[in-house]
Amino acid sequence: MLCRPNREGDSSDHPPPIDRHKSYNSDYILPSPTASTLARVHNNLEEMAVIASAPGKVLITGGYLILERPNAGLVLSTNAQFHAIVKPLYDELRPDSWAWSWTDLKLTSPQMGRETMYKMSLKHFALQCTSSETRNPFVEYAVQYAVAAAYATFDNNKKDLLQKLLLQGIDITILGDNDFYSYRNEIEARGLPLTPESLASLPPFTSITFNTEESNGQISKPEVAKTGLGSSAAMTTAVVAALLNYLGVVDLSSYSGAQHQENLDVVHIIAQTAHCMAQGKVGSGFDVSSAVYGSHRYVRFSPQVISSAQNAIRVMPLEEVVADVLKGKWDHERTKFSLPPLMNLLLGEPGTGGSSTPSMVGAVKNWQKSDPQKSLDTWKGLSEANTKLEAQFKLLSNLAEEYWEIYRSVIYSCSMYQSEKWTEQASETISQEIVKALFGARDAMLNIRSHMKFMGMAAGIPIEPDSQTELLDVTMNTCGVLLAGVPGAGGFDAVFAITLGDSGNSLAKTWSSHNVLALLVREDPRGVSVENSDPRTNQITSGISSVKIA
Ligand SMILES: Nc1ncnc2c1ncn2[C@@H]1O[C@H](COP(=O)(O)OP(=O)(O)OP(=O)(O)O)[C@@H](O)[C@H]1O
Ligand SMILES: C[C@@](O)(CCOP(=O)(O)O)CC(=O)O
Repeated sequence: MLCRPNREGDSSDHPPPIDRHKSYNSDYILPSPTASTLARVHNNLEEMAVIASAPGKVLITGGYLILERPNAGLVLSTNAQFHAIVKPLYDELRPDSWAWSWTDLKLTSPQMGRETMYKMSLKHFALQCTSSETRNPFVEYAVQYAVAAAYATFDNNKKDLLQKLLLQGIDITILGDNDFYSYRNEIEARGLPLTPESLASLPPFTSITFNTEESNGQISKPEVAKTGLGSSAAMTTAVVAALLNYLGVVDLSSYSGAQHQENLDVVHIIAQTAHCMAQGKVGSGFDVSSAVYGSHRYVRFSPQVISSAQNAIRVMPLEEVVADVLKGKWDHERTKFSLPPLMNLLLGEPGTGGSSTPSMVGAVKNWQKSDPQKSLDTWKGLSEANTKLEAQFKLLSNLAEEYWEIYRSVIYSCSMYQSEKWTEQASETISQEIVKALFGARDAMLNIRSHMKFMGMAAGIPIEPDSQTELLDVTMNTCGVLLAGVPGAGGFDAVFAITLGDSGNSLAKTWSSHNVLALLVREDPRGVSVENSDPRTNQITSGISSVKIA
């Protein structure tokens, strides 16, 4: 429950009213500044802003299976990012604010045309909406857990500074890159062709299209027309990272070393916990993990580490729960994984408005209960195919490293042909080995697709519905396409393709002729980071330069 009524024992039992027109003069004398951001109370609001960005993801193998340890999934992070800008709401503290136990929180989402005001208790971190009925549970939990993490980790001296910083109010702005959303309707309304160039002509952070269609089947459409890149995880991670950095719990500005890894781990734990709380379920967590760490091979954490927090929250103060979660046994695995050289990730949006993952997972779980033997066989087959695809990628990466010139030449030759002509491109042993590995990867993907499709039919949900099967078959028969599939849980989200060399442009044309929009998004292995400037001021030309496909 987020908007809890005031509890007994909270000294200011009613949150003080916000007076946005009042100028707050302060006679506070601050302790001498420390390296921490906490010491920056009273500075210019813009100078105090912390901006963090976290990437969206594409799960290329491991959908559903990844929910159970020790099954692994390959997740690629992308250059589509959520950005969170955190700064104080007021430039000075009010003289009487030391007695307050509530502060103000303003949450702005310009793309959704939403602005929400909250009061936040500084005792138990409960949030009360004071201005609007539209809620954002992901951000609400992110704020509560990040602030609780600061209280849980700071000594008393730092807690005093923290309190002062929080009493300046928190102003959070959230922005999601266009790639997270479907702009097909806008493109059609503007009479533009369904091409990446048209997408690139949209201004950054264009307003989001809401799904209006009523669902008549079991699978409901999400609130916004999205592409399936994991908006909630990227958004939660960006907010947690920006806030933890703003409050001085972590310093994400140096990008290497053990300390940076430790900081990322703290961001991960808080973002993952907040995300699960907001979703009301414990998913596999690959989306939060890739939003924090970037592309990797992921094995999930044991769900108990979160479920014990979910239980404890009823009886323990949030600060203590968060302290325990931070000390918990996080046993997820993340190992290095990236696409072999000269291979690219492309996404094609078929225009069906996305799918709701939780209801798909529920249907698969019901099927597992109702037909344990068949579902076990399917999972075994899927797991083998996933492992085989991973092995072929690894083999191709090794071949690239060992025989770079031959590898480069084979990949570029194959990139110009449909797969049926690839064997002709290999004349000697090493090239033949490379082409064999390409076919190995294709076969593994075909196997994955057939098991996923079967699972969907058996569970009564559209994991690889016929319309996507048709699209994926066309895609896999296009020049230079290594493989294609439905990412993650499947459904009607954008499909992915892995292309060779510069063949992405020809795939974008093929997709366009099938009424499928090639998105601008690409793989970018980087995870969460802090930025130097507001993304609205530095993205004017980025859409244009990213039109180049391959
Ligand atoms: N720019 C934005 N500002 C604020 N909230 C946003 C913004 N974009 C999306 N949201 C909110 O983020 C949430 C996304 O959650 P949802 O469950 O739909 O996505 P998801 O599970 O992460 O999906 P997917 O993996 O398919 O992208 C929704 O509540 C949506 O309203
Ligand atoms: C079905 C599942 O394995 C993957 C969901 O992936 P996506 O949100 O559709 O990208 C669920 C999960 O891993 O939490």
